[in-house]
Amino acid sequence: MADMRDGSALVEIRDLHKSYGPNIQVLKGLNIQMMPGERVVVIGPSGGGKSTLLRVVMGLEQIQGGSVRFGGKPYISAKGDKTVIDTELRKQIGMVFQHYTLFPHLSIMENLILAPRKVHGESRASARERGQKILERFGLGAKADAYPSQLSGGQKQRVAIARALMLDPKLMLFDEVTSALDPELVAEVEAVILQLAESGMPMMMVTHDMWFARNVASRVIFCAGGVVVEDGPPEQVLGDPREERTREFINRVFHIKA
Ligand SMILES: Nc1ncnc2c1ncn2[C@@H]1O[C@H](COP(=O)(O)OP(=O)(O)OP(=O)(O)O)[C@@H](O)[C@H]1O
Repeated sequence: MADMRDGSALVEIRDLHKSYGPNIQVLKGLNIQMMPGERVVVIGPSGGGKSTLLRVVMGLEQIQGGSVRFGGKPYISAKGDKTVIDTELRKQIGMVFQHYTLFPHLSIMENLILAPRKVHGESRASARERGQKILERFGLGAKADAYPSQLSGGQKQRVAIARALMLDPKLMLFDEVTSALDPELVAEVEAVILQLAESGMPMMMVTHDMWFARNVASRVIFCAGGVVVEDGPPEQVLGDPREERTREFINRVFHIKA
């Protein structure tokens, strides 16, 4: 594993505490350092805070303690009962959710170019050109003028990924992006993510698909009870699928209390 003391982490989460209201303590002093180029898959029991962790990194949540640094700079921190977020750094992170969040009244191309035009003031022509390239890369070149309702779930999720890439993120977050899809549509979305992984895009993702986790991850983090329980390469944390350890692992995930 890379040396964590040289300060070159892409994401550095320190002693992160996150609660919903006074009674639901989800993250209880979580620490993660993610190095540039890493592809981190976060796994763990249901309700253990995996989605919450991604939402915090995306700057969508208030936190009650700790901090997140991004690209070596202070990004999110708890100051008293306030959460301070550097919104410029947040623009460098893209996130795709379980349920596609495309605007139904806009064409695929309009969905893609909206944020670059609003956030970066990019010209329509330049954004359209980049949008078309990304759509083609994801096998959706002919869909630019279609509307989301005309696309399959797998196509919509590929567009959601394309849209996030339009802002040229330095980190991508994927939160169970295939779990709402019919099984036959999962592979096309996973293929797009694998393609991105191969291009060197750093990513942090939550997935319940262990085959995919094994294929995409350079590192697997097992979270339970609001902290990191295990952290290492996929073969270490997930075990060999042919070995007894895998059954042990599955038992552990489903029986550890979140
Ligand atoms: N907005 C919210 N308000 C109150 N409680 C919430 C909220 N979001 C999540 N929680 C609770 O926080 C806990 C962690 O939820 P989270 O979705 O982060 O877990 P998870 O590990 O991603 O679970 P799963 O694998 O089932 O998706 C759960 O008990 C959940 O009910």
